[in-house]
Amino acid sequence: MDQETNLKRIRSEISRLDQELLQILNRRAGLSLEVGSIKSQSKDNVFKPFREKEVLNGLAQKNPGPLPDEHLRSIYREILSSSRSLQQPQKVVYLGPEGTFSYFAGVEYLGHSAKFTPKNSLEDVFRAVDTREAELGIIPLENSMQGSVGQSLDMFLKFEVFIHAEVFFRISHFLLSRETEMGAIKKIYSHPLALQQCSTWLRANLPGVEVIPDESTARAASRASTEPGTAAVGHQKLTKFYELNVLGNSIEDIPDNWTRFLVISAHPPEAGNREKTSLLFSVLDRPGSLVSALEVLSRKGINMRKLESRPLRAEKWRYVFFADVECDLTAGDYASVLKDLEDNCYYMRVLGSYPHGPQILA
Ligand SMILES: C=C(O[C@@H]1C=C(C(=O)O)C=C[C@H]1O)C(=O)O
Repeated sequence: MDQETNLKRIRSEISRLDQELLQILNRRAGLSLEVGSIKSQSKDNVFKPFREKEVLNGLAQKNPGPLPDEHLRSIYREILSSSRSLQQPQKVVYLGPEGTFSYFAGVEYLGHSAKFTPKNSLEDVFRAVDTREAELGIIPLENSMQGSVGQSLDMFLKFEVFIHAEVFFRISHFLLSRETEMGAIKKIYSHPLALQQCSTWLRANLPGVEVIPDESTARAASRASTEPGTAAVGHQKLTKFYELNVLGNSIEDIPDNWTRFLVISAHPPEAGNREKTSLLFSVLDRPGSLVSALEVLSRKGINMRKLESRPLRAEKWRYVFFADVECDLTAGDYASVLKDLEDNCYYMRVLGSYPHGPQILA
């Protein structure tokens, strides 16, 4: 068989498989709609990250290749995104404008079928979720280099929203500009955290160039697209939004730079065999009270992954702790632990239990 005939045969086989895939995808969508109508009768949550993880891991375990696991997962994230949106349109709010790291983390994790709507502040993101203007919100919680985003923690005190999922998103910065040469750059704009994360590279490669903090990486890119002689630091994909050139690749000082984002909703997630739980608590004002609260957890062999203290803003010089533990504290088996914690605390609130989140490199 000559090459051309062979190619024709392969392409017609691909087209036949595409038709099969189309039928199968529609059968899957039909079943998902059935699940959706059962959920709407029982007012159940549409987004089930634990079930989605089960679906993804089940497929990855049986994947014979040559399709790489990462491709399989990203294809499936879109199938799951469509499935959720068919059950109920999914409005997702994030700290905008379009093109921030929150935006890209949200789109990569929740897929393109959700309707992403930017908000001007983290407070507006929490408010839109709390008032049910949006089904879901995506918020940055902490960065592997710079620690917690204090404002996100504070907003959990102000709004009674719940954590449904976490996702770890690789943060890699690019120097973006309308200019084609570094020599033409007189000013650099970006979010202060992005500028800090790239400070060594910027000092070495653009010494003496004015560095100007901006509200977000996306806004900085928009400025750089209109002001000659300027550059922005941000996500590589901003080149497509604002027709910018890349003048520096992966310019972050520590290459293994990750941000942990949370998916929040106004409804509590269901209990079960989730791997993590986040909680807020404030201890009594007496010696040993923090130790007693922590002992409740350690007696049960519960591993704590994070403990952060924040000012309880309504009452000066009092503090609240934000903790992550490695178990499902909302599961029935832990009812006595929750009760003991409550007894040892001045205030205690479970923010949600959820599966260990995926790491996304995009
Ligand atoms: C179909 C469901 O709803 C959503 C979509 C899923 C899917 O398409 O596999 C899985 C979990 C949910 O986020 C379900 O709950 O089973």
